[in-house]
Amino acid sequence: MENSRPRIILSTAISIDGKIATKTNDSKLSSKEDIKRLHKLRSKVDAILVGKNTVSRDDPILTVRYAKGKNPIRIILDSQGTISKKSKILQSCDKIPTIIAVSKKIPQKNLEKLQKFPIEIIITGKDYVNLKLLLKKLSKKKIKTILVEGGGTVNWEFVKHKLFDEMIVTLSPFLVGGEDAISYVGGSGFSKISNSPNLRLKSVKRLKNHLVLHYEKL
Ligand SMILES: NC(=O)C1=CN([C@@H]2O[C@H](COP(=O)(O)OP(=O)(O)OC[C@H]3O[C@@H](n4cnc5c(N)ncnc54)[C@H](OP(=O)(O)O)[C@@H]3O)[C@@H](O)[C@H]2O)C=CC1
Ligand SMILES: Nc1nc(O)c(N)c(N[C@@H]2O[C@H](COP(=O)(O)O)[C@@H](O)[C@H]2O)n1
Repeated sequence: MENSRPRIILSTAISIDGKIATKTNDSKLSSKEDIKRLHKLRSKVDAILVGKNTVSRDDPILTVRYAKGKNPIRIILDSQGTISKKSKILQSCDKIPTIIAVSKKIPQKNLEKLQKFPIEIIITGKDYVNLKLLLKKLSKKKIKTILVEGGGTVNWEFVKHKLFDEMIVTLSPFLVGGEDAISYVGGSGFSKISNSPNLRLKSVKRLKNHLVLHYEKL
């Protein structure tokens, strides 16, 4: 398995209390310096992957703008193909290579909507994108490194299946609170600490009041 999937780096900014967005979806946790660091990292990977809620809530473009270098391929996990035609991702897909990963349960009208755009559509999984199969297919396309930029549900799927190699977390000096705020790792969670992937702290970088923690999975 190790060689049949790309190298995966999980990357997120979190508040001190482990949230990645407030209950009303404000997710601006990184500083300017941290965003520059992120864009430098983006320029070094083959692809960036996010979930469909991140696209609908943040309307990201996922490009390299605050560093020099190439734009990675964008990969969106969207089982039902619900991504908006007006999203920045679809509006810019003629310029930036884009893959939408959907499941076999995608409604025909959504598939037809996506087929009108110059994107690649990858179909895996019965009613939910099958991550392991998707990664295998991406590997065959010579995608060697993927930066996973959330959100919490997507992070959980990679953590649950231990499908990652590195994790970069920016600890931002904010307290968000609230049960409805999105946590760094969502899903159903582990029952025991011993189920957690084992991590080794490789480095800590201070960017004024922000700490960039870099872990590798053992
Ligand atoms: N601070 C930060 O660094 C960041 C913050 N965020 C914030 O996170 C929030 C969004 O997080 P969240 O709501 O958890 O949603 P996600 O962005 O993680 O998207 C989750 C959705 O992706 C789809 N999906 C399809 N296949 C898979 C799969 N195999 N594994 C996981 N997901 C899959 C599912 O919808 P379906 O079944 O319909 O396909 C699922 O509900 C936003 O508020 C955003 O602002 C996001 C990124 C970074
Ligand atoms: N590293 C990081 N810090 C934050 O504070 C963030 N909110 C995010 N969010 C991720 O970056 C995407 C936005 O990218 P663009 O500016 O549109 O290129 C957003 O959708 C999240 O994936 N990341």
